[in-house]
Amino acid sequence: MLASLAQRHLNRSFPCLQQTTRIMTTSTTTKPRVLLCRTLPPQSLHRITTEPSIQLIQSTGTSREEFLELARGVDGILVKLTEKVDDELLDAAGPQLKVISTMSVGYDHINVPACKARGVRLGNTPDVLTDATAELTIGLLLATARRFGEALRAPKTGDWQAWTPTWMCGTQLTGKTVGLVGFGRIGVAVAERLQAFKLGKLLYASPSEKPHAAGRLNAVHLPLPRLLAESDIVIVTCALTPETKHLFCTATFSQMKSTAIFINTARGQIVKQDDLIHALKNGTIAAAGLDVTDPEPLPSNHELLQLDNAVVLPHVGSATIETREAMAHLAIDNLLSGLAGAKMPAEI
Ligand SMILES: O=C(O)C(=O)CO
Repeated sequence: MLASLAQRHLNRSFPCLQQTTRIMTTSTTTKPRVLLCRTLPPQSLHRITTEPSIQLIQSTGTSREEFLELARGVDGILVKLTEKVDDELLDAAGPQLKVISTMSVGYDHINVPACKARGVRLGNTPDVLTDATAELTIGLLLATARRFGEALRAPKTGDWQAWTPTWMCGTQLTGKTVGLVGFGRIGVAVAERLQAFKLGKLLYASPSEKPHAAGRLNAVHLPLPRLLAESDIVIVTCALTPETKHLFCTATFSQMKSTAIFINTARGQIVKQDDLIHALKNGTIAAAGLDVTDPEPLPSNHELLQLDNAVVLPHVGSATIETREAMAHLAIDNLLSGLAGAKMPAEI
């Protein structure tokens, strides 16, 4: 009854929500109200829509205006990395807001100090996406080094030539020096998988040394300029922070080998994209494999997508059904624990 009243109120004051919003509840106002940003994978969606302890509001549109309107008066919000959590959203929600849970390990879309200042608890989803992202990173590295983009196109466009000694030749990983920028969970998981490729050297740059993982993986800590100068392959796995924003720009690309391959599966804004395009066009570096861009989605006529030496994926690092379910379940666990005032499994 209350739910239908609330839905009627929303429909009256915000008619465009009629098609895109569902309030899912069976009972009273004493239950905390939770805003779910759009959808979740099937099992976790079933779990949250049947969770008896909450009153669920689900947005299915992508408009910010709608999201702000739906956030009004809620106690918890489950977001994705696509929703900016800033003062505007926190103001729209109001002072009763207790918890924001993001279905992502990265939280550069969240203004953490603003949430802390209002006593809003935050959860994210580390660990559960490490393997999927590391696997994708290796796949993207191979796709870039062995020119999968061009090779996949050739049979379809009639450009498949008779076998010749040099056609469609790429670069082999054997004996190469790989430099990892960022040596956290995902960087280490990538390094573990790289052990299979008979590399020459494994280098890493990170704010602090990680002697345990580095010792196990035979990885050497170097300052970034030396890592860039020595690496045949540079792989970015660090978080986007004020320190890493636009870390890769003309100055850094020009410290790399002209044969270098650059891989980024972290965040698009770690790279000054125009500088990367310039570096790929003028031969400052050889090729790039990107699972992340700035912006996302990248417009389909974007210059980066015209370059043969750029392999661009649409941010699919964690995109396996197992991992997406695990991320969503962890995000729900964080949300429910935060609402209950209990310890959250992964609190930022
Ligand atoms: O969880 C994250 O931060 C992601 O980028 C998902 O792929």
